[in-house]
Amino acid sequence: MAQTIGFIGGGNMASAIIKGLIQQEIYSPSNIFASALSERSVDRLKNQFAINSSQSNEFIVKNSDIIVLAVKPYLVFKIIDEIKSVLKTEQIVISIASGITLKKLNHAMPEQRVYRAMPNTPASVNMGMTSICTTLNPNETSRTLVAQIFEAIGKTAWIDESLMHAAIAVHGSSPAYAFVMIEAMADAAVLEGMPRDKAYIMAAQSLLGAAQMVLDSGLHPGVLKDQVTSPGGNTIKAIAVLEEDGFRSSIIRAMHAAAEKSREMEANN
Ligand SMILES: NC(=O)C1=CN([C@@H]2O[C@H](COP(=O)(O)OP(=O)(O)OC[C@H]3O[C@@H](n4cnc5c(N)ncnc54)[C@H](O)[C@@H]3O)[C@@H](O)[C@H]2O)C=CC1
Ligand SMILES: O=C(O)[C@@H]1CCC=N1
Repeated sequence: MAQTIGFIGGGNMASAIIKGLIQQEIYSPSNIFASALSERSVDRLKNQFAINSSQSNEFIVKNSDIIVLAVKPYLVFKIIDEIKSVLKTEQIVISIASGITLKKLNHAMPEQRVYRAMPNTPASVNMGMTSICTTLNPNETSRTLVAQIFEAIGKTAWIDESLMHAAIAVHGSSPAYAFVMIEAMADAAVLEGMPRDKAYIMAAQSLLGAAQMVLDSGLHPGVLKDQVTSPGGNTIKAIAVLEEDGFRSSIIRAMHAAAEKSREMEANN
């Protein structure tokens, strides 16, 4: 990919994407630009990735064919106002901010080809999941370019924008739920006497393996669960406690809360 890519906001999510793009050799560090608010963050980006980093958003826009808006949602339109005068018509802009609609993005940047994407931090280890939407024509050639960026660092799905709230809940935020689960599983193992360093690896590797089985086998997760739960065995004992404690409904309610927050942000931004 010969183009240059620039991130406005070089925080957690942008860094995860940058790491994935460099690892997969999609962009060389010299073709990646990123801005951050503080001099310290600018230095971190330079030292960590050897990319072109700057406190100037104008510098990023002037040097990038594709621009990724990776600041907190409340800053998105302030940033667009700031860079408007240097944005070129042919530039592609991807917003990864939650709760910022294509309608408002298109209105703020009527000349540019605008995309909305919801990635997640596992992009940093090339296991990301990104949902993408746009109001552009289905034949628009830049679609391929945008998809290629996220395909290089994981899986992608084109979705209708109305499904963005669900996408945020199911894969934007969900790495955090998994991290909490890994922490809790490791604590429980430590309680049983397992050394902590081993407990984290065991918990993480078993979740990773289970997720991989769902993807590779195409089997219903319930079937895979049944294969682990022998009659009268220890797994079914654990499942019974999880059900008693509302494990499933807790996850469903948590994800609904994430989606509701996304709707609220959409209404207020
Ligand atoms: N963290 C995550 O897992 C995900 C985040 N997102 C979205 O990505 C966006 C960024 O989130 P995070 O990376 O988590 O936030 P963050 O707080 O880690 O990063 C924000 C970055 O913006 C920079 N910044 C602040 N004001 C700026 C300005 N005026 N000009 C240039 N840069 C400025 C900060 O220096 C920082 O580097 C949000 O809109 C969020 O909704 C989307 C999917 C997942
Ligand atoms: O919680 C957040 O603000 C972002 C959006 C999706 C994941 N993290």
